[in-house]
Amino acid sequence: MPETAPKAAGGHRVVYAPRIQDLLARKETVFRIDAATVGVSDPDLMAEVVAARPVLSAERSVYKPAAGADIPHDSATRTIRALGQDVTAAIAAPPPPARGLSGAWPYAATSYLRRWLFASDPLPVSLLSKRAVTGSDALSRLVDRAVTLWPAPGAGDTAGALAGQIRDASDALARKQAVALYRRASATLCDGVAALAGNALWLMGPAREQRAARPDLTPFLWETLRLLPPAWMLWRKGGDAYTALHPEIRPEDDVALFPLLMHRHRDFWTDPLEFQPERWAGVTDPEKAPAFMPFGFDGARCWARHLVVPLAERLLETAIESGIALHTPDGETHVPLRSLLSVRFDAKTGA
Ligand code: HEM
Repeated sequence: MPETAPKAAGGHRVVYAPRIQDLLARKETVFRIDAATVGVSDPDLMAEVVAARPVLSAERSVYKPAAGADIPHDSATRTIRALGQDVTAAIAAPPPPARGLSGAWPYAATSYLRRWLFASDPLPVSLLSKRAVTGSDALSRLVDRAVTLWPAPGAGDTAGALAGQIRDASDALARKQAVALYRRASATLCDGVAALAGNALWLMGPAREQRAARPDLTPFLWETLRLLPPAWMLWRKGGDAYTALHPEIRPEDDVALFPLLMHRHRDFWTDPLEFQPERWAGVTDPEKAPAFMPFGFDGARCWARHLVVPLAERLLETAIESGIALHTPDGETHVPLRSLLSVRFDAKTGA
């Protein structure tokens, strides 16, 4: 079997779900996955696919339709601005006690981030981002209903900017959509950043302990985004717009794009399986690096990428300063087949 796992510092091993492992073993950069899906990891073709047509509203994650209607563009931009304000405020504030980072990752980190960013939102809004609630459809519906009646008289003073979008919605539809956007934006941010920080902690291995000698964690994050990108697969429905781009793609095909594979392309990366943060030293705009797209290509690039990296860096810093130790039963971590690529381990903090 070809070597596909990154060689993390300290010999920590990564074991992928069999279907991810199969993909990593592919030599071709355009290949049929099944009767109705073509996989692509060729950098040029990936860029062409993304540019060939705009993302359909149903293909979007945060901004797919809510309450039976498309999300208006101005409401989408207001939401991302509000999220930016909440992230900036959290980064500037002291984090919650680091003992909250102990437990099973990435879940412990997701809950920690939710507490850090959204716990000051008044009830019932803060319930929208609670794991116990988001895991249950029935509870989610109940909380959504309660939030549409918010604010109660005198409430709302401590609300963050994202919660303010719900409070200030102009009519019933806008309010329902603001509730959906709060839930989706907070989940996408906390789940994504928890995955990224967890992957980075694993790949860093014992280098974590030499934190004092490495004040800048950003190169560690960019190298993690290359080797274990949380958004490892992008999806496009229907091949109609893409048939002219490659003979393998037929109109009835869906297309799966794989940043995970592209980021290990030997023509673009030396020692692609090595975790080498020093690759990014002096790189002023990592997203301009060829064969690299952890946040998508032009045409559908992530609106939140400028929030994700600084928040992940702050989380990583907090975890490392707490003396976090990572454990798995056999010293190797498993990556299950999920839409977000994230390693699993148990963590214990000293704080
Ligand atoms: C670690 C966290 C995140 C990662 C790794 C990530 C990654 C990505 C990637 C790879 C794309 C391209 C998707 C495609 O072409 O199909 C994308 C697009 C996008 N992302 Fe993110 N993202 C993250 C968090 C967020 C958050 C928190 C938000 C907003 C609340 C967001 C909003 C968007 C938007 C609006 C797009 C453009 C596509 C669209 O119009 O729906 N992302 N992101």
